[in-house]
Amino acid sequence: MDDTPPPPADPADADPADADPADAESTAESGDDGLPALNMRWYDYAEAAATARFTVVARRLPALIHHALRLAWRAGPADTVTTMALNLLSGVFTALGLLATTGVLEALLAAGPTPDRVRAALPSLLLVGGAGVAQSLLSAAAGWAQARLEPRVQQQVEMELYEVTSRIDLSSYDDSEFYEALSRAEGPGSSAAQQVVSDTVDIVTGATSFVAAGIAITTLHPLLLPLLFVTALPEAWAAIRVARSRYLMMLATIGPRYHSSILGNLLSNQWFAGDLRSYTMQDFLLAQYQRVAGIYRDAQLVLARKNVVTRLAGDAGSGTASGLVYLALGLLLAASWLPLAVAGTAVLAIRTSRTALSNLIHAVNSCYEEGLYLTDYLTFLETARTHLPPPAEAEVPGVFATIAVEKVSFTYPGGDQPALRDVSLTLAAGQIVALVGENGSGKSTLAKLLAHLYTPDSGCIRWDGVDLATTDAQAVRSQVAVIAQDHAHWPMTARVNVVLADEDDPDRLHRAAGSAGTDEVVADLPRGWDTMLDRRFKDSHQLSGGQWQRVAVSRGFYRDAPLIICDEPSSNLDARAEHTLFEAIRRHMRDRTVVLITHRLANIRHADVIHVLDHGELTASGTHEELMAREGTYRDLYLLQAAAYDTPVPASGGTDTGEHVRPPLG
Ligand SMILES: Nc1ncnc2c1ncn2[C@@H]1O[C@H](COP(=O)(O)OP(=O)(O)OP(=O)(O)O)[C@@H](O)[C@H]1O
Repeated sequence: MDDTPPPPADPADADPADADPADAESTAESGDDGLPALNMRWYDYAEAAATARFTVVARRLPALIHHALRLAWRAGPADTVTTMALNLLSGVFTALGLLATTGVLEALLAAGPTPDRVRAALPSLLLVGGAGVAQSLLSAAAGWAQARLEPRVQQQVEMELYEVTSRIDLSSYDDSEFYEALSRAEGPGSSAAQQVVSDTVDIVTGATSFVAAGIAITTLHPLLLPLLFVTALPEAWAAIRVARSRYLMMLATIGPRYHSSILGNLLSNQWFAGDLRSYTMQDFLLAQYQRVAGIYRDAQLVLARKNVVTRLAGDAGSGTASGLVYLALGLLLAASWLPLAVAGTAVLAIRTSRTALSNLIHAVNSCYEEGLYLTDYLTFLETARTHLPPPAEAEVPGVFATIAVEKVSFTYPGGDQPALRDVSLTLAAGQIVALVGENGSGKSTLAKLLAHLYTPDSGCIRWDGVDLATTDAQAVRSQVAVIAQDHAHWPMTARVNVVLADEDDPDRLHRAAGSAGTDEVVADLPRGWDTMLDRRFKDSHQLSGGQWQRVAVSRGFYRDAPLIICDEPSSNLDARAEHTLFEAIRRHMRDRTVVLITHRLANIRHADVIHVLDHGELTASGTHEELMAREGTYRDLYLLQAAAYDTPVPASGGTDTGEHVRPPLG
């Protein structure tokens, strides 16, 4: 089957004359309130839905129905078949019921005594009743199958999305367009899937009932079919106008709604709560909120008024058409072209078809609008799959003797300058290797490449000669422990925050917790290791920045990996915890290769080798002593830091003894 998502709506297909952009445009632009400009994609979609010609909707519909059925089939084939089959069958019984009604009316309107006429009508009456019961039961069963199907579709869609997002290259997140596409797919895109499936079922149901009524009416008298269309057309026109008017309301209010949701978030979100109070922002923000909410309210009122007029016009048109149809029926009766019984059934069939048509048009409109968002989801999945790591060609060595970085260059997606240029160095197993340099010199980038989170643009990283780019990314990453500078605060228990997806081993946990004083942090938690570390949960506990860093360090130590990468592991630690950490690295990490990034140079004096980076280039390598023996960035930075500590220490009695505090020992 064709997997290509339907093309996005072309604004050229829209019919701007139908819309009332004056109401909407004023709200779509960024105000002078410093808020970001409106997400134009949402605006475009609402506009496309509000102004699309019926032909445009009809053209896109088959592709959308095709995708909805594919989604439904993947989520639950049995329920998909059941829902569709039962709805079709229910349409058959609708037609049967209508046809049997003629029999009832014919018998009742025939000449003769009433008991005889009722007796004659009985078989047809039973048929009408039976068809009605069967139709109700089938509709109920179809509804049940549909109710089972829809949540499965939602789950399926979300699972497909998260399976891809959790595996795509990390660099995808550095591409702002990709990231924006992801948020659209995850938000309105994925929730539209369930709605499109539901609309597709409604389209099938509505179309079946409409066709059933059409067949019944044609069987009664071929002249009645044009009459059905005469009455249906104003109904269709009214339904489209009402739907369009609803979209216009949405279009006009989308700007203020978007802005008021941002302002509401600023007024209630935990992350802004501190600054909001410190800088007394309440009245400023509340005034803005009131202004934006006022625009929203006024736009709603204007469009509600228009909506009422549209509905009235629609109802008037539909009423006039019905009147004309009944007049035509009367004329046909008067001319004896139509028996009375058939005319009675025709009235019923016309009413049935009008309801079916109204439902059908509502479903078509909704399917088109939600389909715009579903297309976002499908397009995103298609693009994201191209960001998945390629299949492995080579096995990654279980234990390595050397890691060779060979002429590696790397530029972040969208970046104008390389973060690393032609970097070459070698790490031997068991070494402590330090990366130093000023802010932005490329240390973290090199660490991320070593952890195989990014792939070099040119050059390569080899473990015992095997190029990591040719191996299974997951297999490499499972052999690396990363203590990241911007480590995650998992909204889980303290234990899970250290153990993560690994097996829970109390001895290992105890050892890892001792490496940076995490054991002291946990001892003070109300439920120890089982305390939730996220304020959004009941009975949870909020850790300080330094306490979180201790947890993150223990996480890296817990992982039984031959390569451990520590990026600024002590930036938030107090002096005692920092000392414990570097002691742990020196004494207990000898069986592992440690890559250490820190600005506190005293901590790396004992590293086996120190590499200095400057503007993405490797400018010097050597031991502390070797680098101190020559002019250069390392010596300059080290002496600067040492000078800051080189102050006289007052004696406990307050007199200056002339002793000097030395940089802490590594
Ligand atoms: N995700 C990213 N997307 C785009 N550019 C980035 C990204 N991360 C880093 N950079 C850029 O790459 C360069 C190197 O950054 P990197 O984080 O490797 O420096 P660093 O030496 O670790 O700095 P610091 O000491 O401040 O942590 C910088 O110019 C930075 O702006």
